[in-house]
Order: sequence, then structure tokens, then C-alpha cells
Amino acid sequence: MRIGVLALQGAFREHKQTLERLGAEAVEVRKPEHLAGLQGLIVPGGESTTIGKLAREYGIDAAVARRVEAGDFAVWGTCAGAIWLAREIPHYPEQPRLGLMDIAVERNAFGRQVASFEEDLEVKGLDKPFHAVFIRAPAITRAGPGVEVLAYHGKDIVLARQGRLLASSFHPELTGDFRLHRLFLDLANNFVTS
Ligand SMILES: NC(=O)CC[C@H](N)C(=O)O
Repeated sequence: MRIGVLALQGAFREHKQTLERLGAEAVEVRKPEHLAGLQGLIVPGGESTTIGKLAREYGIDAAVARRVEAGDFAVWGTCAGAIWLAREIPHYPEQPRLGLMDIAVERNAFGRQVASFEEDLEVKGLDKPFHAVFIRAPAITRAGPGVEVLAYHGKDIVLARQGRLLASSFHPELTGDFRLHRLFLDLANNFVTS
């Protein structure tokens, strides 16, 4: 399998290493032409304003949108990447983004004092909890009817799926637990339907 990792800014190296550990070929994506031959793309955590601005400038968001709309492509946004996927970003409506997932995402939702924290999350479809690291994380505060919620932190949604789009508030590439990367490879292979 060939999976891209958007490599404009942020924590892309850890995703790349994880994909390689799972036997996938991981390709750094910096231009639209790098998407050719890929089955999916991971958009890492980092600074969502920077990632959004650069992706727009290089034409990556338009190219990714075409692939998603053609139905042959999976995208997983983690943390800043989840913000990039979101249709709605309250307080930052003008922020450049892909915007194809029917969710609202509140940036830095967990406050400045507890900017970072860790939690063992119950995730739908996983037999044991997933140790999740949140770093200045966003919360998914609304999910449309086509969105399946896979995990909550309190009342907030922190993992959700819409077709072959996946959004997580946390950083799954930091804990050595590969289960969510495996789930994403399944999405990219189109093994998961509904
Ligand atoms: N770890 C992260 O990706 C943080 C996201 C960042 N706070 C933002 O809003 O862009």
C-alpha cells in the first residue's frame, strides 16, 4: 500500500515511521503531484493555520478534494489535521482548510492551563483502551448525521469517521500503539464499509 503523509509542517515523521512499521510505503506529500498512486493521506498535528495556508497555496486541498470526491481515497486528520478536515471551525471561519467532513472543531478546546494531557480512551471497535496524547487539542463539538463517533473525552468527540475520512483530536503516532493506523489502512483499502 502507498499512503501519503502531508509533510508541510508538524509531526509527519512519526506517522511515516508508523506506516513503515506496518509494512506500508509512506510518501511525503508536499505538492499535488505527489498524490498520484496513493490510496490515502495522513494530515499530521502541528499548527493548523500554517498547514491550511500552505496546502491552499500549493493547491493540495483542491487535489485532495478531487480524490475524495472520486471515492478512491482515504484521509486521516490528527489534531491540526482534524481541524483541516472540518467543515466548521467556530471563531476561525476564514481559516483555509479542506472542509469536507461534516463536523465542527473547536481549536484549543481544552484550555490553556491543561494544554496537554493523556487518557486511556474507549474506542468503538477496539477491544482494549487506546492511550491517547492530547496536545493543545481541538474538540469535535458537532458531528453531522453521516458521521460515526468512535470515541469521546467527556462530552466532546475526539475520534470520528465519515466514510473514508477519519478525524482524531489526539496524536496516535506518539504512543507505539498501531491500532488506529491499522484501522486507517483498512479504510484506505476500502475494507470498512457502512
Ligand atoms: N497538536 C496540534 O496539532 C495542535 C493544534 C493547534 N492547537 C491548532 O489549532 O492548530
